[in-house]
Amino acid sequence: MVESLGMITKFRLSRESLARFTLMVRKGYRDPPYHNWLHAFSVTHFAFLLLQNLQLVERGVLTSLEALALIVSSMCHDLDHRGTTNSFQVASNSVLASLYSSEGSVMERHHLAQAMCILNTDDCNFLENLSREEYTKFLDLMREIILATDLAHHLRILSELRQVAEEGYDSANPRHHDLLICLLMTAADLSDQTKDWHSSKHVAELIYKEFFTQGDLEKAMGNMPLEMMDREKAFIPELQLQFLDDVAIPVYEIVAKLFPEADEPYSSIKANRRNWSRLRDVYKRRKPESTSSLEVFE
Ligand SMILES: Cc1nc2ccc(C(=O)NCC(C)C)cc2n2c(-c3cc(OC(C)(C)C)ccc3Cl)nnc12
Ligand SMILES: [Mg+2]
Ligand SMILES: [Zn+2]
Repeated sequence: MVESLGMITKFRLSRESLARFTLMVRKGYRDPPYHNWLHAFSVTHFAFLLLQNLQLVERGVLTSLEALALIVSSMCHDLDHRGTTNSFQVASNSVLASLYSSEGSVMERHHLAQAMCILNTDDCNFLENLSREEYTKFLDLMREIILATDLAHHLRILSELRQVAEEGYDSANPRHHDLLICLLMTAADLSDQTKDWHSSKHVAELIYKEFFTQGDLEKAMGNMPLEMMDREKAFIPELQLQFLDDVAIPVYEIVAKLFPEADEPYSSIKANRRNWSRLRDVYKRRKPESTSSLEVFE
């Protein structure tokens, strides 16, 4: 993907170090149901498709350094994820919470720290041929992009994103560059929901497996989990409709407003929403004696 975006030549990247870096990143992921290497890979692939299909560098929308930072950050954005949320780190008094809870975005700061550590590992720094200025700018971009994958950060910039979509993108405005790169990262992070119904339903099942495991842990710790993490209380179709309406669909709506040729992900996530709505009606009618919430995935 890096090669077909012309980045090897453009930044004189060392292939061998890039290969070693990629293998180290893959090894840096654990194996929870959802937040594993397959998630990181599919997010990176979607980011690649955005850059390639929307011709973002060729059209001067993003610089090639920003494009490179988006690809590398996508690979690294969930490094060493344990399948639990930021609030669980704090509630369980985890080591990561003691390290980062004062600044917030606990997991995202850890993912960034892991990425920096791999970049500084012998023979993995494929960016060694970048100028000092480019390298510093790249690290700033990677920090900004990985920290932007905190849902709380996304919700904070959502109104600004809507405004850029209204007034149109101005590539001379540095703030627009920052906002767009965060939007594209979130669009990539959520891209499983723009796939065919079978795949996006399967991914939702993996996410709820993680959530319910966390809910079980919270109950064992004597804490009350959020309803969406409680396998006894969660009604998944309803929760999915809420998440699609509040978070995921607006992302692709804004992307489609900024880039009309990117209407495909927007229409397929709306098709998936219709399927969740149908599933809700089917399960609403069923008697509440239904067994586990994961029954909707049968
Ligand atoms: C299908 C699907 N359902 C979801 C339902 C709920 C939530 C959730 O976190 N609710 C908040 C509660 C926990 C306090 C996330 C969901 N989710 C994500 C996701 C997105 C993230 O952040 C960005 C990318 C910035 C939006 C970060 C983490 C995750 Cl797991 N990816 N796919 C999904
Ligand atoms: Mg994450
Ligand atoms: Zn992710």
